[in-house]
Amino acid sequence: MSQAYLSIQNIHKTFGSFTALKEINIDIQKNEFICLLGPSGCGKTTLLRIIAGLEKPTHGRITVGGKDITTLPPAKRNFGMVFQSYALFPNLTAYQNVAYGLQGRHFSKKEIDEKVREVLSLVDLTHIHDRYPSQLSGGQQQRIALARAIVLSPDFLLLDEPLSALDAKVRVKLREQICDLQEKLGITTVMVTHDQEEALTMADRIVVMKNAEVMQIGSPEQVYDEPNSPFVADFIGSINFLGENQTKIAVRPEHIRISAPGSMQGIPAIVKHIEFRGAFYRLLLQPAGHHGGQHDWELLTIDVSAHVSQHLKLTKHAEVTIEFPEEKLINFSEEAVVNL
Ligand SMILES: Nc1ncnc2c1ncn2[C@@H]1O[C@H](COP(=O)(O)OP(=O)(O)OP(=O)(O)O)[C@@H](O)[C@H]1O
Repeated sequence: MSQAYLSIQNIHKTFGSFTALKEINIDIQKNEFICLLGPSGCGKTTLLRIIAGLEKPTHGRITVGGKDITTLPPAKRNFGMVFQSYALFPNLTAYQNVAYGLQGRHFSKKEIDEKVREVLSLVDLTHIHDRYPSQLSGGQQQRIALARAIVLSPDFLLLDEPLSALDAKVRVKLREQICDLQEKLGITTVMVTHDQEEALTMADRIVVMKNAEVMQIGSPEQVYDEPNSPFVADFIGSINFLGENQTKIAVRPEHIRISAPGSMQGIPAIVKHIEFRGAFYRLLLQPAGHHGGQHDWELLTIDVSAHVSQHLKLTKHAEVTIEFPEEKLINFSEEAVVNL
């Protein structure tokens, strides 16, 4: 890999006796879209604020393009930022909100006008440029916030849960728009989210955090298919842990094979619960009678397509046979299990 563009080196942060970040190291490439993902309180926002210069690390270094910015105030770091709560000026129009940051920066009126029109067109909002924030939907306000963040052509973009205040449909649409924009501008981006679906669909690489530490860094496929710990497996997507009193082997619900009772050399099970999920059915299965071996489990979650469900006539109490494909089993090291 080439030298990192945005480099987070041994960043440590304590608030009194509380440790919010423990020796964080992340190398981010130019034009990369990184998501910081983890449960509430794991330190994501603190890390983003340290990158922005809004919070000082207890120790550690941040460099951008090889230049140490650790002690630079926010105004001297060339970044754009978008928050969950739009943070637009209510008394300024959409156009004026975007133009605000350009004023007093030695741009001519004409240059300001050109830049504002350009970014408003990038976020597809030229037609509502003269509206005030209260006259805009949540999604539109967030697109204005995005336009405002990119109008100064920043070196990098920081997004703090930018989609969490929006309703589901708007969120999905804006996800795509943010990704398109990020790709078009080729801007290095760090986004904080606690939403695994958001991270999986948007990020080039995901940084999974837990209790002030980085647990795993990898592409969405890597963290989903090859989680390095039971925590990551469980936090991203659904997972079944197999084995009594231990969690060393796991399998995703969509990877378990299901067929009619007695139809193959598998494990007999009974459908305890069936849930329609639109594109698929989610089943909860219980083993039928005792079966020994390493694949002990009490209840198993399996996802099956509507087609398979209809074919097997799956209903509550139905008998089925299941198999765990060897190549789809996830094995964790002893060390990873201890760290759960
Ligand atoms: N200024 C502060 N003083 C004391 N503790 C703080 C301060 N800022 C953050 N913390 C603590 O540090 C921990 C990490 O907070 P942070 O906001 O980074 O978490 P997060 O992962 O972004 O969580 P969330 O998703 O809930 O926003 C939390 O336990 C929080 O209470």
